[in-house]
Amino acid sequence: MNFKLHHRRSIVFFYQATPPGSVYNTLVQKSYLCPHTRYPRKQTIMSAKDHTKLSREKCERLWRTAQAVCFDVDCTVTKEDALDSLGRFLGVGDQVADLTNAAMDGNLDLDEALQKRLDIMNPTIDKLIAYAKSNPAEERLVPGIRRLITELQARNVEVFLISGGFRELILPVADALNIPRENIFANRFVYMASDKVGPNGYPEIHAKGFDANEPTSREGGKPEAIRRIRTLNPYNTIVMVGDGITDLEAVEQTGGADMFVGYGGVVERSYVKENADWWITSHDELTDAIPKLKVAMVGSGAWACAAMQMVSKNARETPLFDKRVDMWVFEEDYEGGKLTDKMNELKENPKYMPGVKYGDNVVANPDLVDTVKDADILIFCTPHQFVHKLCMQIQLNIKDNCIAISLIKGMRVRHDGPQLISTMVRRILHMECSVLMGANIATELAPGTLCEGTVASHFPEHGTIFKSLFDTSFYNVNVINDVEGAELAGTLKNVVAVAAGFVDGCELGHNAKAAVLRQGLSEMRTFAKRIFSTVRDETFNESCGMADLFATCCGGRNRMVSMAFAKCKGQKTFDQLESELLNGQKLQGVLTSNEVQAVLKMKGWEKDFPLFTAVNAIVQGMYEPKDIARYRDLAAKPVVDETFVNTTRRKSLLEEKLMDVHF
Ligand SMILES: NC(=O)c1ccc[n+]([C@@H]2O[C@H](COP(=O)([O-])OP(=O)(O)OC[C@H]3O[C@@H](n4cnc5c(N)ncnc54)[C@H](O)[C@@H]3O)[C@@H](O)[C@H]2O)c1
Ligand SMILES: O=P(O)(O)OC[C@H](O)CO
Repeated sequence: MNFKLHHRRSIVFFYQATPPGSVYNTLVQKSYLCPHTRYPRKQTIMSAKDHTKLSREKCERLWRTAQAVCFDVDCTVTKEDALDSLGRFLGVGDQVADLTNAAMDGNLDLDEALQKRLDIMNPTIDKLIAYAKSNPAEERLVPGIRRLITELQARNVEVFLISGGFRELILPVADALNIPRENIFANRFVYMASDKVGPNGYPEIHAKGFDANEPTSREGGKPEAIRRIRTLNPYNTIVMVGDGITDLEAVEQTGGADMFVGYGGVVERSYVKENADWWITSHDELTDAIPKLKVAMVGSGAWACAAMQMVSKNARETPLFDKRVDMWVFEEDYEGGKLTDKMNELKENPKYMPGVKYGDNVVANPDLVDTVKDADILIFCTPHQFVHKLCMQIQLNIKDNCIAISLIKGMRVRHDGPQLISTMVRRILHMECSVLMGANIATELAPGTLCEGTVASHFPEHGTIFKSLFDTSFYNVNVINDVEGAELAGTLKNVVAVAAGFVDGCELGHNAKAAVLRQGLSEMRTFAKRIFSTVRDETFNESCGMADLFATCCGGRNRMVSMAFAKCKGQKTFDQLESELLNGQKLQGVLTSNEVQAVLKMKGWEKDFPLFTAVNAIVQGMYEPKDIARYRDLAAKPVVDETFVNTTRRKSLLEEKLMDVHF
């Protein structure tokens, strides 16, 4: 036989050199096409299992824990059978629809129904393209399906399409629903050139048959596809949703789905309805049965309360989340009562963020364990020195599958180097932890203003969830995957902010400030990349990088307190200034400078980081704040100004400070 076989993506072209009939027959014999081969109805079934209809309670439990959901496409995801609609487009609608119904009701073998419909339609590629263009995927979707699939994907439930229809007609639907193309199991057309020459001068190409190697071309194809999914993924629970008898088959074979949801929103088939584990007529029933994600915040300081404005708004308005948000409060006395009570009365934190209403759906709670125990999402936002102790307290009270995000700028120094707060959460609580960093001065954040943040997540699906939680019209979130880069950028900028405060306090001018920012950014990036080789330069172009550096060096607390320190010429310590100026808020820059310096010393890198080293020498009282102007000399050759040292040297040595700082 003289023919050439070319694979072009999913399309197989046969360029014939012999009469079409004989090529066709040969292909049939070789089983490339199977127009008239009837598989005995049970031939492809690997092993039938008894499937007892599940109770509604069991169904809802399985639905809540499903790791993958497989949808039939025609009349489940889309409003009608694509071959019926194609048949109508080609003027043979009734004949095609009769065959479709016969197959869906179980009265005609699938492969036979497929081939008969193709024989009737005999579509050319041009007609298929014209059909696809005149039937945009968006208009073919059934009500509620987009919301259902979006909600499943947001919860990290993998969505598959398993269809007895054709891949070419399904691809636009998958794309419209953000379902990866590799998650489609469907039939493929086999194309063949005819004798007729088309308008372009080439032989007309027809969809003549289908690839019999696709499991969906025969009975038992849907459970077979699910078995294949299981071999590639360790899913415990897989749910099949569909309208036809071939979908119901998914639960009737070993290795198939664990539950079958029958969908009667387009066509109601009585056999399917009677035997489905769960019968629905609207996808909203499934969406409403997805558990809402419960959010809790650990922390209630300035940034915690400011960021709560976004969180509470999104929890109220996004169906993904439970409306109630819990917030843990480090209890204090406040105006003769308890701060927590006052917060629950005012829906604001009158001590740390007065005047900022964070939302009526937020409940302040002084009991840490009670706050976190039911949470699916934990937000950590306290000064960094308290996180270790807090994590130890809740170690045994975290719900399975809970995920976390840290808004904390800071780190801890261990004997082997720095430990990021996200790493600490991951290690102590055995949960994945993303970060949210950015140019975010808490007191400025409010609806109507412009503010940006960077979510960094190792897992894209977590990034999606956190974007849904924090992104608002007044807080724009960009998601990246460089967690370490983002977190270190947010942490290290606090040291540069201290330098900026010295510059401003000593009135060294804009040129000096710009020089400090430039050198600071360079040292931030170098430090981060030396500690984690995965850190990317681009991260420093995000809000968590140079934007945060700029904001904090212009208007942050670290800059403000360092400026006051420089202005008072050694009359007050940082501790005194912190309590005088910040009303209980915590200064992170001085502590972080000590921590960074401990790492530089440990690694022998002090001379490579002259700005960081100079800032720490000034913080430690070895130099005056004005000496920031000669930071290169300071780092190269330590010179001690005795007068300054005597009046401002802090009581504790660096090493002592670091030992007891992480309570
Ligand atoms: N404030 C900002 O503008 C801002 C912006 C972005 C990021 N951040 C970062 O967010 C994190 C939290 O900062 P913040 O501004 O919300 O807090 P904050 O500086 O207002 O800190 C005060 C909070 O710490 C609590 N606290 C005091 N002692 C405690 C203890 N022993 N244990 C636990 N908690 C205690 C207080 O009750 C209060 O809630 C920090 O890492 C900070 O760098 C702050
Ligand atoms: O006020 P600072 O200096 O703690 O900085 C606040 C934020 O981190 C700025 O993004």
